[in-house]
Amino acid sequence: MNKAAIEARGLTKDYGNGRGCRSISLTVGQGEVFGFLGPNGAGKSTFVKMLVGLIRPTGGEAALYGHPIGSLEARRNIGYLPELYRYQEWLSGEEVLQLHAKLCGWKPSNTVGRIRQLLDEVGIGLRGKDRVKHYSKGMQQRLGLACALLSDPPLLFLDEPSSAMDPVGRKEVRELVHRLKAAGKTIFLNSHLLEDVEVLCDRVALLNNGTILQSGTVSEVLQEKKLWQLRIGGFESSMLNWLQETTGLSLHIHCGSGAASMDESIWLEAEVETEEQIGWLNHLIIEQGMTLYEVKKAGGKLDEWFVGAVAGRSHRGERE
Ligand SMILES: Nc1ncnc2c1ncn2[C@@H]1O[C@H](COP(=O)(O)OP(=O)(O)OP(=O)(O)O)[C@@H](O)[C@H]1O
Repeated sequence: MNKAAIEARGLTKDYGNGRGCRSISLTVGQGEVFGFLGPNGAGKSTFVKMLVGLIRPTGGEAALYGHPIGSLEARRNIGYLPELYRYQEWLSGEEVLQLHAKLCGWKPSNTVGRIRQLLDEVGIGLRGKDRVKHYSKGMQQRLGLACALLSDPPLLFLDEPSSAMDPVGRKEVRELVHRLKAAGKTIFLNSHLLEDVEVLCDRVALLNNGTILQSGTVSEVLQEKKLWQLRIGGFESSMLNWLQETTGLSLHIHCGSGAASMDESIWLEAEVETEEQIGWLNHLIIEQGMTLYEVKKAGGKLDEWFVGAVAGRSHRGERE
């Protein structure tokens, strides 16, 4: 049987001020993309730093592919993009990667092709000979991604991998994670970009005050409910009951920003279990002579879950 990529049992880090991580247990299977979420100061980076062997736990234990964290065998399997990255600014991007390759024990002659390919992959192929001090923050983060990917490890820890990037860069990182996932990599992703997490992650855990509040697949934490919004013209209020009775769905007129626009269309919000139900609803609306202008999945559900789950709990940053 395959060993879990990550297995943590009661992993704890007490910085001596009551902060850190408290008794975290979780398992991440090989090939999974796992989203690790939580407000600022929740303990996400602390947990990752223990797993990659940068800081020593004060309690509990963990293993990567069955090897104790911190051991050479465990570290051989990982690539790590830290949240606060900083590379030798007097070196070029290529030289930083050559240095990392040397630390991996590779011969320089074997690295040239791999380094070029990686720089292209992370979108700085044309700037590989420029010094890091001339890189923007986003470019340095791209270089950090290349360092994490260099040895082609099966397990990647990416701590806020696109935090310094513009929207195009964020999209590229999302696509990169998709490609890595398709290639069978295991990815442990710390991110505040919940839309990305929703699309990329198989499972998520929500950390607050150093402990896990909730975990599960994205659909489990969202209770398998999916919210859709439909912009409809020629809608009569009597239609609402009829549509609800015919489809058995919970529907309501959405009074958000797009409620009644100039063309007198309305936004209808529908909570559905399957995409077939939305197809059926669209069909009925058109059949009844209404005009369907737009159909979209409502965003921000993971945001709502995050805010709802954390709300009311003491925030680590505010706690004594
Ligand atoms: N070396 C340290 N010594 C003392 N306290 C620390 C140390 N490093 C982190 N902490 C505290 O531990 C808690 C968790 O910090 P951590 O950086 O792991 O949070 P995080 O969830 O990654 O936050 P963010 O989303 O802001 O990056 C915070 O309250 C932080 O102040």
